[in-house]
Amino acid sequence: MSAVGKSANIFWQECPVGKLDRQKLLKQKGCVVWITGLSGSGKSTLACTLGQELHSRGKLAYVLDGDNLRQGLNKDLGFSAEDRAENIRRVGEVAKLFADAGLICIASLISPYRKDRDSCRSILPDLSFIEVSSSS
Ligand SMILES: Nc1ncnc2c1ncn2[C@@H]1O[C@H](COP(=O)(O)OS(=O)(=O)O)[C@@H](OP(=O)(O)O)[C@H]1O
Ligand SMILES: Nc1ncnc2c1ncn2[C@@H]1O[C@H](COP(=O)(O)OP(=O)(O)O)[C@@H](O)[C@H]1O
Repeated sequence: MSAVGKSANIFWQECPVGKLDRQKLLKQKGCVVWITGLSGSGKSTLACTLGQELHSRGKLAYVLDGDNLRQGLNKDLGFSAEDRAENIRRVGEVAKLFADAGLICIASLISPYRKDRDSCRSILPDLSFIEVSSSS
């Protein structure tokens, strides 16, 4: 944990344009659809199909795929339980920002441990974290 995260001088900054304004503009509510499942179970395929379907209905959606994020934001992480937890925590935080921005964020990660998925659920508003289990 960095020293900045522990600073007593960090305060949440509100902007005049808020979540409700963005919802009105986009005519949709932001949320997170979290797809979990083993490697090869069809997560990415499902995420892309859902993204395509939402797009065709005029809804703004964005896919966060574990494979893609591990090439950038999470390229310092491996596959130990600790690294997977950190991977999922970071994606959860990004997904939270996307949902706050008003997007339907589709996260596709193995996310094998319930406690890590529950941590992501806990940082989002009620009913805005939808968990989908992919199994082949
Ligand atoms: N143990 C191990 N070793 C090497 N590579 C692995 C391992 N586990 C996963 N993968 C590959 O990484 C892809 C992304 O994994 P995730 O970020 O979704 O995993 S996790 O949520 O952090 O558990 C994952 O993508 P998918 O196959 O699409 O699930 C795999 O290609
Ligand atoms: N519903 C399905 N029926 C049959 N094959 C599928 C289905 N969904 C995905 N696949 C195939 O299974 C393989 C793994 O799918 P993928 O979406 O990459 O899984 P994951 O992201 O969980 O690793 C791919 O070859 C894909 O084409």
